[in-house]
Amino acid sequence: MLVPTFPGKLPIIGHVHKLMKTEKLFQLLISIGEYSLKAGDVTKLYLGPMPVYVVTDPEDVSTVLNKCLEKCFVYKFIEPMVGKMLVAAEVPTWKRNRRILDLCFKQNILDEYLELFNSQASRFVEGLAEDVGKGEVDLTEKIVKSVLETSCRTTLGVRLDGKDLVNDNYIGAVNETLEILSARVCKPWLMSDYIFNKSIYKTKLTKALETIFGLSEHMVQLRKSEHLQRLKKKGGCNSEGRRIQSVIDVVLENTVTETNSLFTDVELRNIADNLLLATYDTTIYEMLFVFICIGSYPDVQEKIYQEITEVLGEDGRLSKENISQLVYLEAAIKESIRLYPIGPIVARDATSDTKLRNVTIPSGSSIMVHLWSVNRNTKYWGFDAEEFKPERWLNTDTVPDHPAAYASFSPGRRGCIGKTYALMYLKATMIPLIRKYKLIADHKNVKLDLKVLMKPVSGHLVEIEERQ
Ligand code: HEM
Repeated sequence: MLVPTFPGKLPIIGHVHKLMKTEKLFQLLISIGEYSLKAGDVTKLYLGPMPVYVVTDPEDVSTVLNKCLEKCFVYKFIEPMVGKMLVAAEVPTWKRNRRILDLCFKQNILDEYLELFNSQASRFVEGLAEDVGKGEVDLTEKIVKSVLETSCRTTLGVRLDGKDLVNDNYIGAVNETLEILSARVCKPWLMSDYIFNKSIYKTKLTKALETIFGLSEHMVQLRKSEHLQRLKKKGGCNSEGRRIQSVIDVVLENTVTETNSLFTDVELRNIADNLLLATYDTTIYEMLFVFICIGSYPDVQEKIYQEITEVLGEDGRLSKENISQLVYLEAAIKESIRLYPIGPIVARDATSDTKLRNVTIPSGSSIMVHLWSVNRNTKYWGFDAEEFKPERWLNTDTVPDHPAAYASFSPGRRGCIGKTYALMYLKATMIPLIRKYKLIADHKNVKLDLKVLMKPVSGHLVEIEERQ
């Protein structure tokens, strides 16, 4: 039996829950990471009476995220929206479903999305015309619309020229749901089901979820009946004509026969909503962080512009042939996401004693993997880890060897399934944007807040100027 073998006393940071009500939660989280980096090893803090172990070294991160697959209790708060199918699933269900979902994110399927990404990007950039020369503007609303529409199409399947799936009512419902779910995590008294179910939040959540489920239920039914028709006709074409192969299409193909279905309709809807939730805030705010970072460095922007012009010419679009040639653009996007990982921490429960480099974490403990600090660990990223330097990605000597050192998409087995999707979509968006406009921002002035995910406090952050 493994006995915990802590070398000396673990540094104890303090009692977090007392500070949770204040807006200082994000600063506290950062100082926890800084403290842990300085200590150079696993540290410990208290969440109320509960000890939590903090991990910032990629070697330990890799062990934790490959060995401790059970998520901690806070994930249960997203269950009303997404059930227990993937992000919030227990390990046996997650293993089965992840194998199926992995089929939906194979490169040949993602390549089919490029045409959609390009056209969504062009629409987004056209919509920015009214913001040009207006000083600092808040682009969040426009980003939300574009990301959500794209995500609904790739998840639920819509013709390329089909009508928009997303309207203001739907966007409002998603925002309301996320606000309520994050309130449950940030306001300790709402963690109790009893108190929550009696609160106004519960009534609002039920109403918002009706709208969200309305869309996913309808689309899942449509895809399922098409799939069954195809099975009957043995490969007949879609009733709707040409459209992308969506996540739900691939799931149906691999789980539904004429006589059998692995998932119930509610589970299929949960899978769809899980994908939408996982894409939503992550991609929206990472896109904003990319704009802000790139807008802070005119020289970086100029290099991206030059590269786009050289690789794609005056009006070429992103394709599976040219995507890997946009190395500088990719470096700038990855560097922005390194400095601003939208999920600055992930949490896991140790279901058995977990032996790390110098410490064994006892079974039953909670572990905080501090992705923000892993990304800024000078031992791996060098003395300039805090600086925005896309160039570091272009030289094998300045990119850490350890695969877990770049942690924004969460290393390990429950890591992000949509990493390649997100990078492709961000690249597609940057191309028409940088061709037409210059962005002006200063990422060092952005104040950050923690609402489950990390977001800027204020939205007016970027100026847009016409490129001459
Ligand atoms: C730049 C944007 C994104 C970032 C930074 C990001 C980051 C992450 C992180 C940190 C996790 C781990 C969460 C945890 O352990 O609690 C995660 C999981 C996940 N992400 Fe992403 N994500 C992004 C975009 C996307 C997109 C576009 C999709 C889908 C198209 C997606 C789908 C998922 C799913 C399904 C999971 C759960 C995987 C599992 O439990 O097996 N993500 N993501």
